Amino acid sequence: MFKFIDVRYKGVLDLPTLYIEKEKITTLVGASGSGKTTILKMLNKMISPTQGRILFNGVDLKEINSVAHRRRVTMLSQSPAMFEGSIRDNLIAGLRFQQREIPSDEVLYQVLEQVKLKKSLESSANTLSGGEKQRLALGRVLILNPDVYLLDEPSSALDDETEEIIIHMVTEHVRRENKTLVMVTHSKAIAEKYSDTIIEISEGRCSSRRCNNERNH
Ligand SMILES: Nc1ncnc2c1ncn2[C@@H]1O[C@H](COP(=O)(O)OP(=O)(O)OP(=O)(O)O)[C@@H](O)[C@H]1O
Repeated sequence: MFKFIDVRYKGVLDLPTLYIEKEKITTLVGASGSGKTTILKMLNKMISPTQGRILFNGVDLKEINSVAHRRRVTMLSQSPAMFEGSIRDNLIAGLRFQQREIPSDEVLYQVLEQVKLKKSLESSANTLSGGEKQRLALGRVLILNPDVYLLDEPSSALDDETEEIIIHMVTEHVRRENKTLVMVTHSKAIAEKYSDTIIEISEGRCSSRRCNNERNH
C-alpha cells in the first residue's frame, strides 16, 4: 500500500526501502527520537520526504491531493488537541471539519462505548483525565472511518488493563472492516501480540530485515 523509495527526511530519516501492507497491522517500534512519528507524518502527507518518493497504491504521494489523502489516511497524534466544549463537540470535531453528516446520539454513545468512556456527551471534555482524553481522541478518529489509521502511541496514557482493552478493540475493528493500521508503541508485548509486521526503527533507519527483503511487493 505504501512503498518508500530511497526516502530521506532532513538528517532524521534514511529509508532506502520500506513497505506497509494493505489491510495489515504494522507496528513501528524503536527508541525515543528514532523517527517513528516522522514516518507516520509522511504517510499522512503532513510532511514530505526531502529526497526520494513514497508511493501510495502505486501513485507518488506528491501527485495526490493532501486533504483528500488525509481523509483516507488519518492520524491520531501522540498528544491530540481537545477543544473547549463538550465531549460531543470533541467527538464530532473531525466530521464537522470535513463537513460530513453528524450521526445520532445513539451512534455517538456507541463510539464512546467502543473506547470505554462511560460519560455523558454533554459533559465537558476539559475535565477528563489524560487517559480519557486519549480515548476520546481515538473515538474522534474511529468515527471518521478512514481506510488507514495512523496511531501514534494510542495507549501511552492508559493503565495496562485499559491499554489491552483499547488496542484489542482497535485491532478487532481494523481486521473486521478490512482497514489498514500503522501504529507506534513502546510496548513490546502489544507489538508482538497484535501486529502482522513489526518494523524496528533505529536512528532514522530501519533495522529489521523487513525493509530490504520484500522488494517484489
Ligand atoms: N521537522 C523537523 N525538522 C528537523 N528535525 C526534526 C523534525 N521533526 C522531528 N525532528 C527530529 O527527528 C527525530 C525523530 O523524531 P520523531 O518524533 O520522529 O521520533 P520518535 O521516534 O517518534 O520519538 P518518540 O518515541 O519520542 O515519540 C528527533 O530527533 C526530532 O527532534
